Amino acid sequence: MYNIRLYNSIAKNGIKQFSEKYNIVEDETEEDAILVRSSNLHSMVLEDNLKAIARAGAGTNNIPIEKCTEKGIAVFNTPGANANAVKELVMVGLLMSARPLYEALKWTSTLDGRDDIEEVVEREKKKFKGHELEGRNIGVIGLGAIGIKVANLALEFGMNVYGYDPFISVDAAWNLSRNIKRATDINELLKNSDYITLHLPLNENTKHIINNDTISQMKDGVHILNFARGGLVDDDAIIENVGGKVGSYVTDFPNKKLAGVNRVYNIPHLGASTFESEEKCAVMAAKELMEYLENGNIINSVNMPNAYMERSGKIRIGCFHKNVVGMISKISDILTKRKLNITNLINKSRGEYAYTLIDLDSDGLNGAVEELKEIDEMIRVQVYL
Ligand SMILES: NC(=O)c1ccc[n+]([C@@H]2O[C@H](COP(=O)([O-])OP(=O)(O)OC[C@H]3O[C@@H](n4cnc5c(N)ncnc54)[C@H](O)[C@@H]3O)[C@@H](O)[C@H]2O)c1
Ligand SMILES: O=C(O)[C@H](O)COP(=O)(O)O
Repeated sequence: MYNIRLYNSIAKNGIKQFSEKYNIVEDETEEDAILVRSSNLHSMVLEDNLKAIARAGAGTNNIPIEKCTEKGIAVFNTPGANANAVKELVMVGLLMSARPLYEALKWTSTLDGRDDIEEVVEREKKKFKGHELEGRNIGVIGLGAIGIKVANLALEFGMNVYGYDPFISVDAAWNLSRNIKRATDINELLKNSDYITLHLPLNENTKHIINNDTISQMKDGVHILNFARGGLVDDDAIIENVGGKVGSYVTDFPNKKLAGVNRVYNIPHLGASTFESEEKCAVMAAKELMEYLENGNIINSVNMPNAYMERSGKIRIGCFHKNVVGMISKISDILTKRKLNITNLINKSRGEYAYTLIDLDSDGLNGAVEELKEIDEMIRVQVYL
């Protein structure tokens, strides 16, 4: 039996994926794995029994990744599963900054109960004139699952699209329309864009990527959209510039400083909040956890190398270790000494770490696991029956 602890409410269809071998709990328990959305896990104690954390979503900055890696805890996310939901809301944000929809709706609601609404509307609508998106320039920072969809859709609006992503993946590049202009440095994008939309992760290199300095390079009246993470933007710089240099700031990450600021549109983190996206994320996360807990296969991990091998033999061992010379021979010496025949093996690395998955044609392990754990560079050994 495996214990899965849920943080946040997780879509029912995701939970339904777990077979009868799983016990799903919401309270503290001896959990084998955690399924989480945006709850902050940075202060949690990582117990020895914890083997995996799956983020039903994209951003993993709420998870202590480095500490997990040091303990051999696999962290997963669900790449692309909520990208369509976010893309659609970004389009709302874009239209909200081009046309004063928010102000207009607020004003219209004040007319409640009046008999002359039709006349007042026709007389006063000139206060809410906006711009068209066609022909305007948009800069997309981060061309991953979401950025690509936003960039491609902006082309459909007739916009000129600039994209910036120094780490763009080959897959992403294939999916990007060739009508998107690739900015080779961020300044090129900043100085040309009427709209700037952020779709990159928050980390120590990207924190406050939008600040007083970068804003000073932007066009007057630029509209900034942030559906990625609050920390990417220096809120003080926004407050200083909004209504002047910055036409508006649409953010999915409200906070005390930004609440109530004119021309700051605060959306309560709704990017991924659609029935469809919550379900896709939860189902994908549940499958990743089951594949890892039952077979040691790693799919969509953000801290371990991806590794997948069909089951063969009778027993499987998964070894997470430092990526150093001689590990495979140390592992195989221990198995050979006990005459344990390897039927299949894969070894995958990711930076300083590596993962070796071994299938054995044997009924027992004769103390091999204990000895494997004693190898200095070994971080975790897991047996799959
Ligand atoms: N508002 C929401 O509800 C919501 C939903 C999903 C994701 N997000 C946020 O959006 C981010 C992007 O999501 P995604 O699914 O597209 O992720 P992704 O991993 O598919 O794409 C991120 C892209 O950012 C690029 N990147 C990294 N550092 C960069 C830098 N310094 N400059 C430019 N590009 C850089 C990467 O190369 C990658 O292509 C997530 O990290 C998450 O924080 C928010
Ligand atoms: O990174 C993400 O996937 C989004 O921020 C969505 O977060 P949520 O699952 O808490 O809505």
